[in-house]
Amino acid sequence: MPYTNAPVIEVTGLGKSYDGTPVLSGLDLSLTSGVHALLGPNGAGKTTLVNILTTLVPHDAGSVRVLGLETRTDAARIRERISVTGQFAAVDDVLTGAENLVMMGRLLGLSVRDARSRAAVLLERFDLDSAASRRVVGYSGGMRRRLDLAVSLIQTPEILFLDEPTTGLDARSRLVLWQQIRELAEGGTSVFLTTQYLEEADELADQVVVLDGGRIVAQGSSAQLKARVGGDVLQVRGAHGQLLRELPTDGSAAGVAAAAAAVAATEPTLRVELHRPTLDDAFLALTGHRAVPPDDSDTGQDVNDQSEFVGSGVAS
Ligand SMILES: Nc1ncnc2c1ncn2[C@@H]1O[C@H](COP(=O)(O)OP(=O)(O)OP(=O)(O)O)[C@@H](O)[C@H]1O
Repeated sequence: MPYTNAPVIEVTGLGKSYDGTPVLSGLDLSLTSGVHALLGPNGAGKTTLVNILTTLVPHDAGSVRVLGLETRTDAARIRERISVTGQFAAVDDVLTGAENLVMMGRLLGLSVRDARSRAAVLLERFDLDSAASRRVVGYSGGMRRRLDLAVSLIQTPEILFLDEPTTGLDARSRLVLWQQIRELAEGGTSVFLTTQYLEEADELADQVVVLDGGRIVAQGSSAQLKARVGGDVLQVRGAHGQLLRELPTDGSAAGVAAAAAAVAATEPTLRVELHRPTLDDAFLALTGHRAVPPDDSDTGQDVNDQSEFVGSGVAS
């Protein structure tokens, strides 16, 4: 699919309330092909926006067009051209990984032979070939999520929506998913992903949309968002690494050298470090608070992912 400049997602004046409480207010968004990250803390309205864009939930006000089609009137045609993977894997536990993929292929109209060959390709791509003939009930959380994404790619969608694809995943599954998202994008599929991980938006997205309290508070490339936060900062640290102060610089060699020279003139033994603004800093500057990571991000580990299979219910 060629990239074009026509918007793949176009939202004007979008409003959505639940029980009279506004969840999204006056949202305007125009996105062309590419990888887009919707970044926001818990409860910002990310899932609600994805549900509206994927025609699962109706909106109250404004207009929403996906691939040039109105979500209110063209839901069926939109659904034929997109795929969605939610926060919780929607695969059948009693079937094996391969059976899940073949079943979905058959439901989408592939012959048995084509469904099997597509399943084999996807199992390999998602690093699941060795688990193909095991029941999903014995898969780890990361394996389920990879299978879920594989199922959503039986047919190549024009837009893939991913709602927090890596929340709670172990590092290995996260890297596999990131790699697959990059390859899909290179093949021309647009990706719209929600995330609470600033690193994920930074890694993957051409454009980052920052949502806070149901409103878009910033939009741009991660470099542009970082630039809005200001230049590099020279951190001055004490003997035990503690941060003593921060000196703003313009990031140039001369600017950094001048700031370091000013420290050296009076306190030559202190350490200095150049700190580049991260997306996390950008979030703080744009919203006034830090993005709160998910509870499980302390370890970055899915507890089920200590090993590839959990429990003893693995059958082939
Ligand atoms: N079906 C619903 N009925 C009532 N309130 C809802 C419903 N769905 C979402 N909400 C509320 O809307 C707000 C936004 O929720 P949403 O799930 O869209 O946020 P989010 O950014 O995806 O958060 P998270 O990262 O926790 O998934 C929250 O206050 C939530 O409680």
